[in-house]
Amino acid sequence: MRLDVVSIFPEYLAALDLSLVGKAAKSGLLDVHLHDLREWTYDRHRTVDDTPYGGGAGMVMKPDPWGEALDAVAPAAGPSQPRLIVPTPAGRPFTQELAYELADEPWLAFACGRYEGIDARVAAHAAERMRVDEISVGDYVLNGGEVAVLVIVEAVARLLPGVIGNPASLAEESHSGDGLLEYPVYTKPPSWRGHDVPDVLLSGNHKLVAEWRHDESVRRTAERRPDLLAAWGAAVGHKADEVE
Ligand SMILES: COc1cccc(COC(=O)c2cn[nH]c2)c1
Repeated sequence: MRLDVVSIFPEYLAALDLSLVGKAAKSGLLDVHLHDLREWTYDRHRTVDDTPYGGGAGMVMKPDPWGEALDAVAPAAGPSQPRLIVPTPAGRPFTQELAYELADEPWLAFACGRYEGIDARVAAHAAERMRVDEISVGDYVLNGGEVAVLVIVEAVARLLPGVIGNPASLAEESHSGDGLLEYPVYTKPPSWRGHDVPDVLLSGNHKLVAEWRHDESVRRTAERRPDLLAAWGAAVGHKADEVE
């Protein structure tokens, strides 16, 4: 997979060279290219923002530098186009399902917005030749899209074959299988500072362990994410309907 990231702080993305993503990059599974948006400005101050039409506080990122940056990263006449991801609080939610979808893409480009955002015409114009997704990584506001890109890239890269050591561990984690949160996990020692590992996990009875883990997943999901429990209940309910 090729990844291009355009930002006014490309050094922020240096973290992509570390750990999992770094390993994937070295092994050729990921081909990461970082670009400084200011490369496509020509005034003395390398200006990338201006005041918003319609008034209001803050600044908006100018369309021109972005248009030229995207032309350079993904030439219109090129043999193929990337899928453009724009992290923004106004985006649709990033989910594990969307991570799997993005993991199948051969080429992703990320536009890191700052200030109050990017002139809306940039995404509209890009959509004339590439798929554009405005994506939110959570209901809060960051100063820029760079941190969101790190989140999205890590969630996607670890799904690429060969990136993560044990693919089996992908199956059991939260948000990846039955729609419930993951059960609590334990390791040695069996008793630690007065806290003991639940006996069932030391029993060697795989059926009891599986039941305990499922019950813990349901309990945790009910406690922390009733929204997910409702969705899971409906899905399980439908399955029961199918059985009848
Ligand atoms: C493109 O326009 C903007 C405007 C403002 C901030 C940002 C950075 O992204 C976020 O803040 C974010 C992403 N998911 N959740 C929060 C982008």
